[in-house]
Amino acid sequence: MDAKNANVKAWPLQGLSDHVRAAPTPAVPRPAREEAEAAVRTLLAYIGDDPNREGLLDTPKRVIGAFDELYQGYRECPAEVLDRTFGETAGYDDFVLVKDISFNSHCEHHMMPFTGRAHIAYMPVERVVGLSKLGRLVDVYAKRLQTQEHMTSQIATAINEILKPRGVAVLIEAEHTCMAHRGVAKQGATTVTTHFTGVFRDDPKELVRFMTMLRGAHG
Ligand SMILES: Nc1nc2c(ncn2[C@@H]2O[C@H](COP(=O)(O)OP(=O)(O)OP(=O)(O)O)[C@@H](O)[C@H]2O)c(=O)[nH]1
Ligand SMILES: [Zn+2]
Repeated sequence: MDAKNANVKAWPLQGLSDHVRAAPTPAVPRPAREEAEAAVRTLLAYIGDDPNREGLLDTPKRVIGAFDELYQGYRECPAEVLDRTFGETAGYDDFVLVKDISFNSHCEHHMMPFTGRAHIAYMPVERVVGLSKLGRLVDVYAKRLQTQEHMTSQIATAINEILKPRGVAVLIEAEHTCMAHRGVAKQGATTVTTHFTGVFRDDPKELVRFMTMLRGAHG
């Protein structure tokens, strides 16, 4: 694609959902890093270990450093991720499918990891987005506390509102460690969630084509 034909800012801010338009506004003031590290020391004592033993002295600092990475999505804006589109598609008039986008997220109930793959298709109208941006969009939402259902619909809504395609299909399959490593302890159970808009919701033929490309002979 021709970089000269790239369009910066495909999206007017009006009419976008709050979660698409901007990074979330913190509902409570963000504690200082030292406070967060002190909270980790409290948890270490709670589980029955000694926060002052040598092996754990730097652990609070490491845990908060890891949190900064794992929850980076609270400081990122979905609209900005999708703000560059390309118009030179040489008459391409079918859907674009990116399969097997791996992600790691954390469930909002237990703060335990759930990991899996997102599959995203959209039917472009004139302009397409860089393929890597779909992976970046998945990460913006994955790197927050989530439910799989919420993340699925947020990804589809962001693509729908910004690119205004003829349809979006998002299918996510994931394993939840809170269900595999504790509680009911069912390892290998996979949860599948979907969100369809436009032609994927209204035209059964397009839905079948999407599922066939995902699972069928071309998969
Ligand atoms: N719908 C949905 N549920 C989730 C997700 N991640 C975790 N959960 C579930 O959230 C539920 C929380 O249930 P609670 O009864 O409040 O918590 P709990 O006592 O820890 O539940 P158990 O996991 O059954 O021990 C559990 O059933 C989890 O499996 C998700 O992404 N979507
Ligand atoms: Zn959970």
